[in-house]
Amino acid sequence: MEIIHKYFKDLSQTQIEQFEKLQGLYQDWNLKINVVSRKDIDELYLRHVLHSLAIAKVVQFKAGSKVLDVGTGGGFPGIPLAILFPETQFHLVDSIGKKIKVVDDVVEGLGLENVETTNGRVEELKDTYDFIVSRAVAQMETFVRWTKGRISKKQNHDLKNGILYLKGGDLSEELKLYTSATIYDLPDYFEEAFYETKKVVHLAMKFKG
Ligand SMILES: C[S@@+](CC[C@H](N)C(=O)[O-])C[C@H]1O[C@@H](n2cnc3c(N)ncnc32)[C@H](O)[C@@H]1O
Repeated sequence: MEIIHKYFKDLSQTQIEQFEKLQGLYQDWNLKINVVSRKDIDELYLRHVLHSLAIAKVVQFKAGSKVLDVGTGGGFPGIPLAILFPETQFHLVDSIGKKIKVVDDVVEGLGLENVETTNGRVEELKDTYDFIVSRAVAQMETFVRWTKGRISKKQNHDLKNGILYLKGGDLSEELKLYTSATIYDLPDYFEEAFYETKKVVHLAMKFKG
C-alpha cells in the first residue's frame, strides 16, 4: 500500500481505506477462484493496483465522464481507477460470469457507487464512453474492431477520446497500423523494475464526416 502513497499523494480517507481493503478482498476471493495469479497476490499493489493507476498519469478523468473497462477480469484496471475517480462512471465488462461475480463482490465490499458491471462480450454493448481502458485482453487490431462505435464524439478532456491500453514490450509490430498512437513509457512515472518495459498506449478515435 505504501507504493500507492508514494505516487498518489492526495488521497482522501475514503480512498485510502478502499485501497487498503483490496488486499483482503482479493485474498479471500483467491482462495475460492484464481482471480489474481498466486504469485501476484503478494504484490497486488505493485503489479495490479499501481499498474492500473498508471492511466491516471496520462489523463485525469473528469466528473461525469464515462469509462469502459473491457475484459476487466478481477477488476483491473477498472476498480483502482474507480476508487481514484469517484465522480467518473465506470462500466466493467467481462465475458466470464465468475469474474464479474468477483468484481461485483469487490465493488460492494468497497461501497463503490460509480461502477456498473456487465457479464458479456464488449461487441454486444451499445453505449458510448469518453475512454475505453484495458489490460491483457487482445491485440490492438482486434480490440479496435471489438470496440468500434463505443467512443463518444463529445470531447470533455484535453486528451482526445479513445482507447487507453496498458501494454508491455516491443509494440512496433502490433502498432504499425496506428501511426497516430501515443506511447507513454511507465518508467517516466514509476521507478520500480516491474515497470521497465510497460506503457500506456493512447489511441484517439477518428470520426468520419
Ligand atoms: C488475461 S484477462 C485480463 C484481465 C484484467 N484486464 C487484468 O489485466 O487483470 C483477459 C480477460 O478478458 C476477457 N475477455 C476476452 N475477450 C472479451 C470480450 N470480447 N468481451 C469481454 N471480455 C473479454 C476474458 O474473459 C478475461 O477475463
